[in-house]
Amino acid sequence: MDSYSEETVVENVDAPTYVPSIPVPNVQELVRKDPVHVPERYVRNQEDRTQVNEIPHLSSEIPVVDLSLLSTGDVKELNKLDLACKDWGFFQVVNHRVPKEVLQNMKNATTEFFELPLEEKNKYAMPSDDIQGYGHAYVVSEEQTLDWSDALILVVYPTQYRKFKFWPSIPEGYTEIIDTYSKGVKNVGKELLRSISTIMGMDKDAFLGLHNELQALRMNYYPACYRPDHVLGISPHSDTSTITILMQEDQINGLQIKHNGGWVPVNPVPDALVVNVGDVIEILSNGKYKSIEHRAVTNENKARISYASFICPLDHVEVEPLDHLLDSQSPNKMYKKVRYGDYLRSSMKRRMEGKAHTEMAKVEI
Ligand SMILES: O=C(O)CCC(=O)C(=O)O
Ligand SMILES: [Fe+2]
Repeated sequence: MDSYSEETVVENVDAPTYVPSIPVPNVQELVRKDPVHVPERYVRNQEDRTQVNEIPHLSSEIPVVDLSLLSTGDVKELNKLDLACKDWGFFQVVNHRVPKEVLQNMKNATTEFFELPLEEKNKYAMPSDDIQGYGHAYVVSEEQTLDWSDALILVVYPTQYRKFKFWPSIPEGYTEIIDTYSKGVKNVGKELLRSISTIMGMDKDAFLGLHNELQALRMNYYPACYRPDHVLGISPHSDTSTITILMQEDQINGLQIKHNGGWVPVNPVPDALVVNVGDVIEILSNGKYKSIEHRAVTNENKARISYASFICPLDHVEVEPLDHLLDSQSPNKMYKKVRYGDYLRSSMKRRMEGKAHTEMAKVEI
């Protein structure tokens, strides 16, 4: 990988462009007009149906790590993080120091935004040549089964990449609220990457400066669904990020992760943040840490909103397994060197389909 510094200077100040997505109907509007009908385009085939292969009793085993202990280098907590990244690829973080009020402001303002009339939200509509704004991503064919959700997607860091035309000014103060929340998440990401650097046998600052740089926020709105068993809020996928930090609602379940071949719900822990290992860490660690498939299911009576912050390298960064992590158990690199920007764009050209997009980085055997 490239060299690191605390604040990487972004030479190209033009925000990068991303692969566009085919426009599809607004799901919230669809439900508003006809709450008791699920159009054919959203209906999953039998094996992808929600309740197949769910293992809810494992939920309580998903690790919960204490960031304040990690920050002090607590060995027991670092070991817990190591196991969480190896065995689960997911964990919840408590004592993360993002004030409760910051989390709550973000939830309140975003709920208000999604409740605005469609014309108002469409002032921030995702254009045909970008994935930022209000709309849908990862729709690449008219035939694909669609997700039961709408999203607002923004690049928040580096600040030069911000496109404020997509940042809603209603409700009042929303722009500042997103900024404050994202700053808090950025700090959590920094602390976590220090700990992940440590458990990967590197200097604790090895990740910083690089992975601090690009942070994108995706706010997912999953309307209530008359037949939650027939649809998925978000299709199974792994994240292309280094790590993802997700805030979910305290009362409403939706996120499920793949574990032991089944789907385990991530029950909300109040005020905790859910973190998952992304593809970049899977590649760097030569598969020791796993970027786990996950999905979101919907609810019959309640809408749910989730807030995913993707912390990623900048486009020019080259990612490949770290030599010092090759050992007698896995002496060969399972992934080849990829330029992150190419990896990300290639994933965006396909629909979300489990881990299919990671093939691009796999060494052919
Ligand atoms: O809504 C959730 O809990 C999951 C969202 C997610 O996986 C994503 O936005 O990548
Ligand atoms: Fe995800």
